[in-house]
Amino acid sequence: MSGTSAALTPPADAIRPARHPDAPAPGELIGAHYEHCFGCGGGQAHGLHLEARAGEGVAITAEFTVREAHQGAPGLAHGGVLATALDETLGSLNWLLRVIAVTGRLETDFRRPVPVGTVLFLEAEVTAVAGRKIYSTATGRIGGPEGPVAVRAEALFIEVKVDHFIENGRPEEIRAAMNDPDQIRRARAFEVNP
Ligand SMILES: CCCCCCCC/C=C\CCCCCCCC(=O)SCCNC(=O)CCNC(=O)[C@H](O)C(C)(C)COP(=O)(O)OP(=O)(O)OC[C@H]1O[C@@H](n2cnc3c(N)ncnc32)[C@H](O)[C@@H]1OP(=O)(O)O
Repeated sequence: MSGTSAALTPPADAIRPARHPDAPAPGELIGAHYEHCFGCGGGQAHGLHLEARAGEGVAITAEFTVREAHQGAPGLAHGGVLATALDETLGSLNWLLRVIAVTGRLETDFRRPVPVGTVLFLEAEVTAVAGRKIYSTATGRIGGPEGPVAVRAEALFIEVKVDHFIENGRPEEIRAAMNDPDQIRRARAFEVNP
């Protein structure tokens, strides 16, 4: 059983998403947006270490290997971790639009259990944009990129300014991020929209 709430249906005046001219080329590996991100950062021992690649249009592919630290039931991935993998893949779409956006709503269908050791093959794409609202969808398949769908999600991301993080993040981490030239470069990569 699945369905989509009204909040995830784009309004009539929504437009098709536009790939930014400076978006990473199709096939290009997209680095972490933050070293300590639980979804993509290399600095989180038990994080997902999700690796995303730019696709065609406003689409992304990603892979995530379920490890022992990600269990819910014995030998199976925790649903929240799978939702994180979907959320992170959807969040990576920011790089193609070159805007910063955060998850407002994430609806997830869990179709098949995902054992530890499984590689989850993820795909996500932006389907519509209405002002600051970005509508997107994602799937996670097992057994291969064409394998059966184990999880899928529909999401609404909301565009924010970098101030969203500066004003709301814990000061220690914000200070460290602002003193890290590499982090500033990554944050700027999103702020080139005219
Ligand atoms: C030097 C420092 C460097 C920092 C560098 C950082 C670089 C970072 C780069 C990239 C980051 C990417 C990170 C990806 C990570 C994966 C994604 C996540 O997990 S993100 C975390 C989870 N999400 C949140 O924590 C959001 C918490 N929520 C909020 O902060 C607010 O609610 C926010 C910003 C989402 C919206 O608040 P408003 O005050 O700005 O705007 P309003 O007016 O409320 O909403 C705008 C429109 O959106 C609709 N909307 C908002 N939330 C909705 C919802 N949940 N469902 C339906 N509609 C919603 C509203 O109805 C409104 O629509 P109408 O314009 O009136 O048509």
